[in-house]
Amino acid sequence: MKIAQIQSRVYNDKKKNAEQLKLYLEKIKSERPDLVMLGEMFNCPYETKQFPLYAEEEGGETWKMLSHLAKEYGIYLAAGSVPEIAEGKIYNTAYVFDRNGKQIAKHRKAHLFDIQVEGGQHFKESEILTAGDKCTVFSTEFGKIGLCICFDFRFPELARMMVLRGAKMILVPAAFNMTTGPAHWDVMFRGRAVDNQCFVAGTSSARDTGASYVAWGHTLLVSPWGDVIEEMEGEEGYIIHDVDLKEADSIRRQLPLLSARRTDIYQSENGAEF
Ligand SMILES: O=C(O)CCC(=O)C(=O)O
Repeated sequence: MKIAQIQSRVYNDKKKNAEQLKLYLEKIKSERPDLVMLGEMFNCPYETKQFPLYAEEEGGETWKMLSHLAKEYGIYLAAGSVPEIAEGKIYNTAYVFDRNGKQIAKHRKAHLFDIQVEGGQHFKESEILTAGDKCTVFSTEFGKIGLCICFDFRFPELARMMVLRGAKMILVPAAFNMTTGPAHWDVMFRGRAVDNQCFVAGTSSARDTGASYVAWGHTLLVSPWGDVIEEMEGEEGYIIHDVDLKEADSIRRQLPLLSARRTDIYQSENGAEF
């Protein structure tokens, strides 16, 4: 499976973000990607007050454009995330379209990003956003793929659940920042890949030092062995790689971690499983 990860800039103008996406798809089409992945909030500045202004319903203008592009280019399009409005609530939502433009997955960010790092990054998504409540895995001809959004990936339980549901790769549209990026981005992606023996793809927007939230960038792809296949820095651009999801099975056979789990002892004192 050839996966392309686009680390694009986020403009204030939704149309400009759409135009930019089309230019990238045109640019990479000769490399024949199977799956193209975008970053978190790829068409909306990452600021809580902007989310309601950019939000659209499922099936809205942006959704239609994404579905159309997936079909036009014959690709799976894991379209980063966008602000979604449904019944008056706003979600941080990731859609995936198949090669015919049909929506095959939808993940609403389940863990909202509320942090206050002393002397560093502050953010409170829960001021505006409602959390989703699902673990998301979808099927392709290459194998099953899990999907979550940025802060979701900090919770190993969710990644493990996707893997228990068959995921051989996990896609994470994300936007770490200049505080938590250098501290945790690489170790988190490599750690999840090693624990779950699966590919992980983290795709960020490009770094814009003029933005109110400065993204770390560092779009990366990690193998089931924990090797960083490629990692960008903050620049605009893309990476593209051929991966064989069967490699996850091979690593799981050679180093049988998932089958050696002792779920009988993974309980807290009151008996609750985690
Ligand atoms: O977990 C982090 O450090 C960053 C998370 C984030 O930026 C997000 O969830 O959007």
